[in-house]
Amino acid sequence: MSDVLLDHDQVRALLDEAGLTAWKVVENALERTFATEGWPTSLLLTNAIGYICEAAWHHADIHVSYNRVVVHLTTHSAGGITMKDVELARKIEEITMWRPAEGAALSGIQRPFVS
Ligand SMILES: C[C@H](O)[C@H](O)[C@H]1CNC2=NC(N)=NC(=O)C2=N1
Repeated sequence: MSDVLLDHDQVRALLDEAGLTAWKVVENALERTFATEGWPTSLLLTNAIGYICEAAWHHADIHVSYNRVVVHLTTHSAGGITMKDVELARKIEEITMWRPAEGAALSGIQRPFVS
């Protein structure tokens, strides 16, 4: 069931419902471009996403540049976008965009870092 191909409208509706406004549908994949402060941050982000992918056992295609990281999610075995990609996009967004809440003991990074 989880390898059922989703059409463009279904994917867009799922992304909007999940608040994944930074994610686009391009050809047969979900695409998210992260802006980073520089090469070390690009590599840190890439490894964080890589960890989530391995834990999910569903792997992104990642293009790493000095000031951005572009993530593509597609289900290779199905030849397109499935719920696996939508669920993984949600988890990647949740973890990479997490920052401590206002008033938390943790200050959070006080630099642009990743967006
Ligand atoms: C060999 C293959 O990578 C594995 O069977 C799993 C793991 N990761 C995967 N990742 C993605 N994006 N699509 C797959 O079909 C897939 N299959």
